[in-house]
Amino acid sequence: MSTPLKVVDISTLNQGNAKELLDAAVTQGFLYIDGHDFSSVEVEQLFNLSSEFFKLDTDTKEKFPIDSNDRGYTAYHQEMLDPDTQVKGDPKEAFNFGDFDFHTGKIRQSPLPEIFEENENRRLLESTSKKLYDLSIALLKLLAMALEIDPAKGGHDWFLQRHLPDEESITTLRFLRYPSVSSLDANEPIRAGAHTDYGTVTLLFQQENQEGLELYLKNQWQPVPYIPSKYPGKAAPIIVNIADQLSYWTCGLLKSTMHRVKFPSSTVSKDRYSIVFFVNADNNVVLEPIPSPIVSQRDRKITKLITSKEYLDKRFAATYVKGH
Ligand SMILES: O=C(O)CCC(=O)C(=O)O
Ligand SMILES: [Fe+2]
Repeated sequence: MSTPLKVVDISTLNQGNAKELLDAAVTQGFLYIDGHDFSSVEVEQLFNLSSEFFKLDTDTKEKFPIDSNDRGYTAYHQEMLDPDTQVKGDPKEAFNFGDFDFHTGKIRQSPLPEIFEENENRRLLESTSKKLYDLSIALLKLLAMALEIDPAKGGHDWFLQRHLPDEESITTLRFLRYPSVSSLDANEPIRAGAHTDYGTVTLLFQQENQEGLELYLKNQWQPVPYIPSKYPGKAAPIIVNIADQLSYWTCGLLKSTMHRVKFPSSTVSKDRYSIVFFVNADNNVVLEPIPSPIVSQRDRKITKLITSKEYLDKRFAATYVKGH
């Protein structure tokens, strides 16, 4: 299957894949990561857990409404990712986990729906969260290498210092379900409106035969196909995208690319599930220019310094239809 995106193998971390990652981040803002640490069995278990949760009745799910830290359940039509053109919220539902201690992956958010409290499920959620955090830090380290961040200011650990394992942040693990078009209104082909993500980077699992993610590249919408890993037993390459904070931090060098979800015609009669990890800088981190010679050459400068949380609050206020 042809794909507009590069696959970067991160089974070892070196200058070579650091450059490849930066190149993809600058040109497309999206890429696939292979050579990660997730087995296909593990990711299948996660999707099974997600579908078991969404089968629960609405009253049970609505006992955990999304809060001001972006944690909890979002009902159909509650989030509107493209408020400029949408008249109704996205036809999807979601559950967000947050308030992690990434030393272990422990989820401090409480209460959680009972299904997520069951030992085996909690273990799976926490090991997944820890691995996704570690993966995001590895990616940010590669970017720091390629951006040649000043060693006196933090060097390869510059991003780690702003995404500490137990600092307050809005980093979120999200289960998403987009119901099939036949079970909803066929006049709603767009399942998630066009938007850019708000944080640093986003990591996404999508399943075979449940594609639907599209990117706006070269003035047209391009589907992101499912591709298998080249490593036996491993989950498909994880889709990674650059989000707004990282674009802001690099004075626009890294692209926070517009994307949306629209079912291809072959899959409209099936529900689609995706699992997303939104990485955000710690709440009080100021979005100042990265101390990189590559960034300081940019014409575009940052004119207003804001914190990570201030930026996120602004975006949430614009996109949640009710509550939050
Ligand atoms: O479900 C997907 O494939 C993408 C979801 C997404 O872009 C988002 O929630 O920000
Ligand atoms: Fe997104």
